[in-house]
Formats: sequence, structure tokens, C-alpha cells
Amino acid sequence: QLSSTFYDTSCPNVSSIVRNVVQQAQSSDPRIVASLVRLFFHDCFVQGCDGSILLDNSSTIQSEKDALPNKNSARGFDVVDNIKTAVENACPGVVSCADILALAAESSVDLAGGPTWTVLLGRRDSTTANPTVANTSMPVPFDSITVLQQKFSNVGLNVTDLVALSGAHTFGRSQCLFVLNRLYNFSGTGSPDPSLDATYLKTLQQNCPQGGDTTTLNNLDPTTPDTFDNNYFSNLQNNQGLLQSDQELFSTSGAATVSIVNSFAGDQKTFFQSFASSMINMGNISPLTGSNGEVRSNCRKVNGG
Ligand code: HEM
Ligand SMILES: [Ca+2]
Ligand SMILES: [Ca+2]
Repeated sequence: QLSSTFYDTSCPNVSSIVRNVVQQAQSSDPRIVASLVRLFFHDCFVQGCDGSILLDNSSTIQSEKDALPNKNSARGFDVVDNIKTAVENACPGVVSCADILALAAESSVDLAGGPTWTVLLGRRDSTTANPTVANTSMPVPFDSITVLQQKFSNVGLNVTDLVALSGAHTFGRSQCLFVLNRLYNFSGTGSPDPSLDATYLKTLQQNCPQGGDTTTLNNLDPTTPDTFDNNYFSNLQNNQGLLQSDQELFSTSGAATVSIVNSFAGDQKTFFQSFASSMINMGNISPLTGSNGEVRSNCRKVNGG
């Protein structure tokens, strides 16, 4: 029951307010658009798209920010605060933090050259967070295709959603710690992942030396690191997927994902259309609506908390 017209009378300019703050942030940090898209994903997979990821620790809240998939990894919370401030100035008490994440994700993709879509709105904010679910339900880069598909299907997303949404790795960065095993000791073999292109492997080994700084960043898309395009999928065809969970979408023989990767690599328009509809599907994961939840006045805290 989300709706594209939800704020039409109560906050008609909310989309452009969000977009302007995101654009401002992008001008000093090109990576931030990727980080904001990821925040929406990490919110929606835990209790649904309810802003739960934005809550800080408090006497009543155990923050999802300390869960493994987010700690020292999820970023952009300061930009969400700036968006919230700008939106509150125009329309006090009206727009939820959960909807701000949905709008920021769409603006971010658009500003990086990707597709646009009509964002469905009307989500309300949770009064709880669940770091345990974040630890168990979020996909990790070492998951097999089977596990990735299962984790997506657990929240109502299918294999096309999995491949399309993984295309978000067309921009943004990953720390070395998520790829080191592929570079030096893949599944205990003492050798690199055989599905890694040899030249790309050398580049990654140089950027992520054994015993080096595990927080060093790598572009998720080595070809167009800040542009939202379909290069992610042609990279997979060239054995240049950064994460194991990326490359196995193409390199797992017999997997349903292979032909989807090929179709997205062959036609950017098909990818853009699928990505947009899968973002809408993801945005529909168990939202709080009506009188459930609340509209937080500060995205980091429950009201009165
Ligand atoms: C399919 C399972 C997925 C896995 C295993 C996965 C895993 C990861 C990992 C390990 C990182 C690097 C984090 C770091 O270095 O701190 C990352 C970054 C990122 N992920 Fe995913 N991801 C998945 C799906 C998605 C989806 C569905 C989206 C969005 C629709 C997404 C968007 C991003 C973006 C944009 C970044 C870069 C963020 C930045 O630079 O701040 N990922 N992902
Ligand atoms: Ca959530
Ligand atoms: Ca790209």
C-alpha cells in the first residue's frame, strides 16, 4: 500500500530536497551515492524497509550499525542526517527516515548515470532494531549461489532480483578483507580463486598484499568505478568480478544466474529496467504503514527515546 503520491500534499518537494542534498554530498565524495544505495539494501533486508539501520545504540536499542555486515563498513549516516534536517525544515514531522533512504537510493542511482524510477512512499520508521537478524540474514561475499538465492527468497526476492540488484556493484568500493581469501588461499587450497582473471588478480594482489592493511579500498567495478552502467556484468564475463559472490553469478556452471548476467551484459537498457523494478520490489519488503511505527524526528533515535 505504498504510493507514489503519498507526500503530494504534505511535502510536495521532498524528492527534489533529497536529491539536492545527495548531489551536494556527491560533489565532495563521489562514492557517497554508492554508500547510500547500500544503506537502503541493508535497511530493507532486516525487518523490512523501516529505517532500523539508522538507529544508534541507546538504553533501549542495540544498533544494527554494530552488526558484522555494517560495522566499519556501512557509511553515509551523516548525509542521511543532512537530508533529514533539510526535509524537516520544509515539512516538519512528515517524512519518515525509511522513505528518505528509498528516495536517496533513487537519486543516487540517477546522479551516477543509472536509471530513474517512481519511488513508492508511505513507509514509517521502526522503534526497534535487530543486529542479530542483520548478522544472519544479510548475504555475505562468501555465500554460495544457493545461499544467496535463499537469503533473497527469504525476503520475497527472486533470482532476477538477485542478479539485477547485485548490479549495484557497478559503483562503490570494497575493503581488501572481503577479497583476500580469493587472492591467496581460496577455500583452503593455498592458491588464488581460479575464476579470477590473471591480470586482474595481479592488480588486486598489489593493492591487497598479504599481511597488509585489510581496510584498503578496491573499486567494485574496475572499469567505471563511479558510473552506474552495465559494465559490472561484462566484468563478470571477463572474470573480473571483485567479490566471490559477484563472480559466481556468472561462473557457477548450470546456475540460473548465468543467462541473466549475459542478458544484462548485452543490453544496458534491459539491466536498467530490471534494476529499477527490483529496487521497487526490495523497497516493498514489509514496510510499516498506516499507524504502525512512527515518523522519527531524528533518524538516529526513536521518538521520546
Ligand atoms: C548479493 C549479495 C551481496 C553481497 C554478498 C554484498 C557484499 C558487499 C560487500 C562485502 C561490500 C564491501 C563492503 C566494505 O568493503 O565495507 C559491498 C559494497 C557495496 N554493496 Fe553489496 N553485496 C550484495 C548485494 C548488494 C545489493 C543488493 C546492493 C544494492 C542494491 C549492494 C550495494 C552495494 C554498494 C553500492 C556497495 C559499495 C558501497 C560503498 O562504496 O560505500 N550490494 N557489498
Ligand atoms: Ca530495516
Ligand atoms: Ca560502473
